[in-house]
Amino acid sequence: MNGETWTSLGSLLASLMFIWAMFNQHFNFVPFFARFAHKLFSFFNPYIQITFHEYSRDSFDRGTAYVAIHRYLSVNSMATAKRLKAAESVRESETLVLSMDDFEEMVDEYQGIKVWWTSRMTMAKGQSISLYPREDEKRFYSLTFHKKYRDLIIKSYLNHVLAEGKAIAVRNRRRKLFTNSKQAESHSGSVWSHVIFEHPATFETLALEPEMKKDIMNDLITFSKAKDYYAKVGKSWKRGYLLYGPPGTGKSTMVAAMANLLQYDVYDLELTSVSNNTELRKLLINTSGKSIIVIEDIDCSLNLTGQRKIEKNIVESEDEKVEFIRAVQNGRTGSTDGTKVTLSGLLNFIDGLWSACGGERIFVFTTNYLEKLDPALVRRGRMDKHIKMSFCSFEVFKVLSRNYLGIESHVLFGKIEKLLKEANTTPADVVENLMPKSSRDDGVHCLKCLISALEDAKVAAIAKAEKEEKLRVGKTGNMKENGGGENNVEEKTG
Ligand SMILES: Nc1ncnc2c1ncn2[C@@H]1O[C@H](COP(=O)(O)OP(=O)(O)OP(=O)(O)O)[C@@H](O)[C@H]1O
Ligand SMILES: [Mg+2]
Repeated sequence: MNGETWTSLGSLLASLMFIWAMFNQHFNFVPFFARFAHKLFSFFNPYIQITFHEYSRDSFDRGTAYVAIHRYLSVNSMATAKRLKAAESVRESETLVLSMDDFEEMVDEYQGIKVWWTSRMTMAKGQSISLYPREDEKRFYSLTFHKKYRDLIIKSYLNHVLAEGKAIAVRNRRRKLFTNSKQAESHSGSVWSHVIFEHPATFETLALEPEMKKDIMNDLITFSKAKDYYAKVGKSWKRGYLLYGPPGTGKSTMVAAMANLLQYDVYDLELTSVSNNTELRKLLINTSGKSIIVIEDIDCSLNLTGQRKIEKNIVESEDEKVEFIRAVQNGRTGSTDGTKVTLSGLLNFIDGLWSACGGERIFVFTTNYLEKLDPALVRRGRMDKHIKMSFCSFEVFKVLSRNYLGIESHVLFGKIEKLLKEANTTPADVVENLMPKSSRDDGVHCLKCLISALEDAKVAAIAKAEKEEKLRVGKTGNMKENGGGENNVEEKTG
């Protein structure tokens, strides 16, 4: 006899005694018999029952435990339950979501131990029967298990169910792309506004050197599983990536691929619309865990060239003096006035005390000019991993050809390999040529278009190199005539 049967039998006997007492008009004995029956069966019943209600008495929100259990049981009951409930999914990709029907039972096994879950519902007495779900329907799940497993179930199994339920929620949720806009704040009062994040880029479609791709993916996955490690070493659970390289080399695409790999939300932080450090902090504490906070083109968002010195009013060279005066005019000096976002504000944003709230965050900065950034901003520990996105190599081209044309090898590949070495071409340029311009363009036609574009790029690159060489020779000639060093020329021409 299983746990559920025991419990049902106890309730049945208590009810019978209650009816019997009513018929016998022994009203004074009614509570006594009911209590007695309950006690009797509790004594002999070796099973324990725990109930999880959808709503608690003092809350209008669905209980988080109930919701997690609901998800866990929906996934696990699909193979075994005889009666399932179907509901339409909020996600467009799936049409129906199945879950355990009311009063259905499911047997679960944990470390070789059997437990019984039942989906139940109670209704307020004296109401008419309705076909539609009513507000007074109270749903709950009950879990029944043998009392000798009490410790294991309470300390381990329930945590397992809740963690699994949360993990299912993370897998199924529609991820969001947030942005900070003043307009959204004035409308909704929220500092971030969002849309559903549906970027199709993945590491599968991202064209990178194979070793580099493997390394980045391993790094991300290791990070996402390292909660205990970060707690042990006393570090907040976050990681910084700096993606740098010429335009069109796939920096933004990589951010999307990262988010899709880890199933994180993306917060696209537009620094130029943040008025001061306080606002920056407010934005940070309003981000959730499991997210990527990205600041694109960080060099354009703030002038971070040696800004720390400017903030501290340390001016060493003439160039810095000019920059300092400009900064004063733009109100970028003095981190104490709190009127502008400053470098120290940004550093605090990345690794100050507040950044530890919520956990599991990745910061990504992208830039076309690494050398423009203040070393403090990009030092290891803050930006843990520096990733250089380069011009298109032959390996990268092969991935693009496979993705866009379905061609893995071709006689034209040899020519393309040679040309790619001779001209600096970005993956974005290659992609542009690999995309068919009309329905009549086949893969080979696209490869030929690419070859012709690469030949043009090569001619342009040679012409540019010749022009630069002429300029360089001209400068050296001038220097010799003036009898000065290179610095002199720089000062004069500058
Ligand atoms: N490595 C790559 N793999 C696949 N596609 C790429 C890659 N690099 C660029 N692309 C293609 O080129 C387009 C532009 O790339 P992306 O916006 O990621 O470049 P970026 O480095 O962020 O440029 P910018 O510095 O101008 O912001 C993308 O839409 C994508 O189709
Ligand atoms: Mg970009």
